[in-house]
Amino acid sequence: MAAGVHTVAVIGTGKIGELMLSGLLRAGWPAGKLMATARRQARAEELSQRYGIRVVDNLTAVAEAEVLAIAVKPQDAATLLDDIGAKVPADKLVISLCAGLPTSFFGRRLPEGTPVVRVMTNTPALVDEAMTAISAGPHATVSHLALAEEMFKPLGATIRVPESQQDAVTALSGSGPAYFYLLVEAMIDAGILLGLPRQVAHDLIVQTAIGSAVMLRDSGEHPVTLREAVTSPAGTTISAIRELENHGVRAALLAALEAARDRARELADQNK
Ligand SMILES: NC(=O)C1=CN([C@@H]2O[C@H](COP(=O)(O)OP(=O)(O)OC[C@H]3O[C@@H](n4cnc5c(N)ncnc54)[C@H](OP(=O)(O)O)[C@@H]3O)[C@@H](O)[C@H]2O)C=CC1
Ligand SMILES: O=C(O)[C@@H]1CCC=N1
Repeated sequence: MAAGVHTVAVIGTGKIGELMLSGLLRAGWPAGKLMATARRQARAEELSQRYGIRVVDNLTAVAEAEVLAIAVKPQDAATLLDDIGAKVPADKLVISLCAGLPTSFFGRRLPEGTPVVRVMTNTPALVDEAMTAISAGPHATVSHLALAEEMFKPLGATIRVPESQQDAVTALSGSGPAYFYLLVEAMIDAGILLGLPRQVAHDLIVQTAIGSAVMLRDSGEHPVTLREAVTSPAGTTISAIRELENHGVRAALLAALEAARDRARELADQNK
């Protein structure tokens, strides 16, 4: 695929599709080179008013866009592909954002030779801090991967992984923001338990999360080293850590991420 700004259509513009569109617009992708599709008229109008882009039906997107980004739920993908699959010209690049579904799922429903790239991004795309993992599927060349990267780099960090790792990636970074939000929510409640006003507890924990995240990214130190620096002998932190270990937080995280990985596999098995 030649270099330059391609016409991109997001097929199924819900939460992730909208994050992708808005990120591309922030990055300077021309609105005239973006299209979206939606299942409901009210949603179509909302998207066209909010972003000034064309909201078209799926078949128009297939005919006119050079890149098709499929952002429907995995459970809706087969129905979508039944409608559009055979009509996708084999020179289009299809990018799947769907959790669980392997590129072979798309390969079976698209004309022979259609390049497919599988992507797993996450919701911090809203603030250009996404983590996006990109894998080549059948017929995807180096230049298709480079184009996918060009589209997701403005939304945050990108990494290339073998497709065999995408279910694990989904469990870690795809679902990851939810784990951090759950932790923050629980720690705010703990602040309430300790008698702090909710807003104060919120502000303390959110800034602590931001500071900790920036140190994890920028200090070059291992998380163990950073944690040890906070943990004074016979101090407060080790008392809390003993409770976390007593309650099996580490084991819970191992089991939770394994469950997320297994659910991604199940989605593939249930949507063959
Ligand atoms: N949410 C997240 O954090 C992440 C999600 N993903 C993946 O992204 C995909 C989308 O997830 P998410 O954005 O959360 O889900 P949403 O339900 O918010 O978005 C999916 C959208 O697709 C629309 N849709 C379904 N079928 C069609 C169709 N045939 N034609 C046009 N539009 C259609 C839906 O319409 P309607 O509004 O009528 O339902 C909905 O707006 C999933 O595959 C998910 O696995 C990946 C990474 C992170
Ligand atoms: O929960 C889900 O299935 C999607 C995929 C990764 C994040 N959200």
